[in-house]
Amino acid sequence: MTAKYKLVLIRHGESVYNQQNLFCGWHDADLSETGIKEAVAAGQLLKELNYEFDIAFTSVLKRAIKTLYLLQEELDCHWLPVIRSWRLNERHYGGLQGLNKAQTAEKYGNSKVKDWRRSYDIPPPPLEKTDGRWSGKDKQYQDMDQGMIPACECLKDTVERTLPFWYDSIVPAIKSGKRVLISAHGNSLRGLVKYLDNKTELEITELNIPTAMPLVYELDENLRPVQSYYLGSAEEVAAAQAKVANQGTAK
Ligand SMILES: O=C(O)[C@@H](CO)OP(=O)(O)O
Repeated sequence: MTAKYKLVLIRHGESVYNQQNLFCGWHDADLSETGIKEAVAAGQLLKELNYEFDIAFTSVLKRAIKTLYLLQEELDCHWLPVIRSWRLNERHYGGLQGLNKAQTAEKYGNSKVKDWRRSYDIPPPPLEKTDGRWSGKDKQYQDMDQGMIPACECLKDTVERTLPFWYDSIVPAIKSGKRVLISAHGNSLRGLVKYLDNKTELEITELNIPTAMPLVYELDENLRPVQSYYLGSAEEVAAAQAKVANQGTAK
């Protein structure tokens, strides 16, 4: 198989919720100071390696949008068309949103929290419409069919709402020869990686995507991966992945 297209995925830099180890989901957390630095460093790395893009896709959450902006800043390409969609949002963490991950593990056990965080089809507890955290009240979703707003999502639900956007918007861009950059989230990207790499439901439980490390997919003419790799040293990537995995462990 020979590679015809190159696609770059990036999870946003550290958010203030990541910093405090809180479940975030559709909560619109900002980047932390560290997250800003991570995004700038990722942009510099892409520049050093001569990456260029023709179009970018992101979610409607500011941590991904701002990460993309910082990459554009470093790459000097603010002219880039940017398409935002809720379909690239982080997985909706339902009633866990705003709770501390380590404390939740102390309360419910590490194994339950790992199921909520990394299983394919076990959803977190749902949010009620009356809850102050209900996403339907957020401005981003006012024009959206309110019946589509999730009360919570497992990874399977996330994949099911991300893939239509992949097929309808991202695939045509790649196939038309555009160099595509996607700035999204730990779990919306895990879903995409599961689809691209055809990973099993078991394999996906061990996949953790680090913040602001560009993940390159070289794709053949049918958009099947020829190879994929992070830009950055293998040790750095492994340490960052382990850090993400351990966030849901009781301290
Ligand atoms: O809280 C979240 O929304 C996600 C990403 O930060 O966390 P996790 O890695 O626990 O799935």
